[in-house]
Parts: sequence; structure tokens; C-alpha cells
Amino acid sequence: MSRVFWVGGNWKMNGTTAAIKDLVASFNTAATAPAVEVVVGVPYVYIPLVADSLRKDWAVAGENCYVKASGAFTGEISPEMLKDVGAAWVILGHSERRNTIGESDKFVAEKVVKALEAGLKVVLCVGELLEQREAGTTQAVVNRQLDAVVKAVGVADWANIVIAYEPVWAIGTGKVASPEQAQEVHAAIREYLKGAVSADVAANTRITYGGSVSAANCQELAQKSDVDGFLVGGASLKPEFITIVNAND
Ligand SMILES: O=C(CO)COP(=O)(O)O
Repeated sequence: MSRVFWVGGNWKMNGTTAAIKDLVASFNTAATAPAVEVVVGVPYVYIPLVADSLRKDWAVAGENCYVKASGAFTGEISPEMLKDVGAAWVILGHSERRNTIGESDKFVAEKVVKALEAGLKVVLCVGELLEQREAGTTQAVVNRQLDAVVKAVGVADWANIVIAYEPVWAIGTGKVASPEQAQEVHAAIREYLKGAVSADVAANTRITYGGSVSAANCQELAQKSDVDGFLVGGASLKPEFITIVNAND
């Protein structure tokens, strides 16, 4: 088992050309641990700028994509286009896409298939709402979200997928999951993968945590055996992101 620690930033719908240039410049000169894979999720329109200027040991992700390569789909962006402008990854199934935009498990799964076919790597986000946690259905919800992808992707290609467990109640709220809460769900996701895909995929898939990750809480979370990294929102727009990138050092 060798799961390289993985840290993603998700800038969401934030940034200006000037602010992004400053942020990238600060990331480019920062010292980072050798054994960490770093990916930065960037709004579509800034991907070329970031892909051109970001340090080459980090990669760029789109924050969404559509399920077709091209055609009459006004306002959509294809996985092929993301690749063309320098993204190597795409974030799919983020709770803001599922819950604010209304994307279904099936649609997310279709996106995962198309993105992988186009040669992108995928950050697959899953996670429960507060009322689902309180109702004791966290694992059922997460398994249902994963089921759709397993059904669509099958057993191949899991080397190109990183899972991000992001409890919706922890996103942007300052209410981080405790290391024990994160570990419990991550271990259950690994167990799920063992049964639904294979023991190999379960052992090798990175399962990262997202939801109010900060410089203050990242080290404790990183110590848990099934926490293989982070997907970071707000703190990924600040120099603090570097502390999180180095959380496992
Ligand atoms: O949604 C997230 C990352 O995808 C988490 O956002 P915050 O880190 O701002 O809570």
C-alpha cells in the first residue's frame, strides 16, 4: 500500500486576474514536502493563466465539466476543453453542484466516466447533509453516491480517481469534522470499495477530507490512517494553504 498524500485546493467562484497572479506567485516560492501531490481547482476562465504560471510540480483542476466533447450545449465546458487549456484534473460531484445546482448521482457518475475517457483525473466528492448525519444515514448516503459511480466506471480506472469526503455541514461553516468522525467515514468508504470494486482499489485509492480544513486542524486530521489528504476551500485562497500541503510532513 502506497498512497501518496494528496492535497487539493478548490477556489470555487473566487478570484480576479490580479489576486490569482499574487496567489500563484506566493505558492511558487513556497517550500513544500517532497511526498505530496498538489492540485489546484480553478474557475474555468482562469485555467489558462494558472496552467501557464503555476509551479510545474502542482497540477490544475477544473471545478466541473459537462458530459459531451463538443456541440450545442450553451454555457457548458467539456472534459476535452479542460485538457486543452492545461487542466489535468476535474472536481466532480461537489456538494455545491449536487445541492445548489441539483446534479443527480447518475449525472455525476456520467461526468466521471466522460472525464476519465478524456484522460482527466477525477476528484469525486461525496458527503452527507446535516439532517442525514443526524438521522444516522451518513454511510447510506455516501454509499449511494459511490454506487452510481461504481456502476458507471466499473473496476477499471480507479487509479485516476481521488475521493473527497466532504460532509456538507462542515463546508464553509468553520465546523470541521473531528478526526474520529472523518476516520470513521473514510474507513467505511474503504470497506465499501473493497466489496464493491476490489481489495486492491480499496487499498490504493486516496480518500481525502474536505470541510473547514485549516492550518490549525490539518495535522490532527492527517494523522488518521484513512485520511490521505484534503480538499480545501476557503484556506486554499490564502498562504495558509502551504501549511495544509505540508500537513503530513
Ligand atoms: O468545499 C470544500 C472544498 O471542496 C471545503 O470548503 P471549505 O474548506 O471552505 O470549508
